[in-house]
Amino acid sequence: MFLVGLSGGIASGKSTVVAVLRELGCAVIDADVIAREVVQPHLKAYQQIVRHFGTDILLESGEINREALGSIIFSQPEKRQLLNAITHPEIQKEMLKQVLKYFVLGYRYVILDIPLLFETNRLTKFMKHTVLVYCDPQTQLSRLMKRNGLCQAEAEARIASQLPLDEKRKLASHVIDNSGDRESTRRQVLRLHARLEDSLDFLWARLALGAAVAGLGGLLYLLLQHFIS
Ligand SMILES: CC(C)(COP(=O)(O)OP(=O)(O)OC[C@H]1O[C@@H](n2cnc3c(N)ncnc32)[C@H](O)[C@@H]1O)[C@@H](O)C(=O)NCCC(=O)NCCS
Ligand SMILES: Nc1ncnc2c1ncn2[C@@H]1O[C@H](COP(=O)(O)OP(=O)(O)OP(=O)(O)O)[C@@H](O)[C@H]1O
Repeated sequence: MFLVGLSGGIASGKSTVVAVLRELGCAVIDADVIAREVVQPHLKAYQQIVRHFGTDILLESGEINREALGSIIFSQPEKRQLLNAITHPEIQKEMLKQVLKYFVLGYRYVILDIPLLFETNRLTKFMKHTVLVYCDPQTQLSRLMKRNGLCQAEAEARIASQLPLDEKRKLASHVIDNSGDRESTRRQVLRLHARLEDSLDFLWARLALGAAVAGLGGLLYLLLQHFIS
């Protein structure tokens, strides 16, 4: 089995690309979804967040007010680091569990959608391929402002909290440009999918080669025995 790391910038189109990959039957693990699960009330990360950020970031239901926490961490780098230090170990543990699940289910590869893949670059070494969902800066800004109802300054602060997409694209082994319309993106995803399907899984290839060599050796031995006796 091999891992494919998929990343991008905030609102660059990761979910849009992932939706097509899922439609094609791919196994995808979404770090943003897991990030929501690990901060459910009474879990370890939740308690640590409340201890460090106070009860002002809670909704009446007791759940985390994501909008309030977002306004804090996207404008204060040290608070962002603190939240990352609390949540990332929990997110990574859960991702590993899900990778194992897909391995047991027999998937040949799993796609990990990790927004901060290139920022926390120690994760990239586990990936056979890395895919960047790119879009040009102006498109990213306007899509983010529209989707989240943010003013320009707020949206720029969120974008600035991540490595620029132009830097990330140099680090990725495959780039999907989502600056155009959805149909253009879909065509690029279909090409990526074909490439992944063709991609050789070196572990299985080595095992198959080993089995073939052992089989041939055995056959040669039997033939030699037959002709000698
Ligand atoms: C700050 C929070 C509460 C805002 O929640 P909200 O529902 O508004 O946004 P959501 O979780 O859907 O994230 C949207 C996007 O914001 C960006 N983003 C989220 N967290 C971070 C971060 N710590 N640093 C930089 N960018 C981030 C990512 O591009 C992500 O795809 C939430 O994002 C969070 O808990 N972040 C910390 C965990 C984390 O790093 N998540 C990213 C995936 S590992
Ligand atoms: N090709 C496109 N054309 C027009 N709108 C698009 C296109 N791709 C994505 N969008 C819109 O842009 C916004 C961001 O896209 P999407 O949610 O896929 O990004 P994302 O990278 O998953 O975002 P985040 O990391 O912030 O959760 C959404 O409102 C989506 O509908």
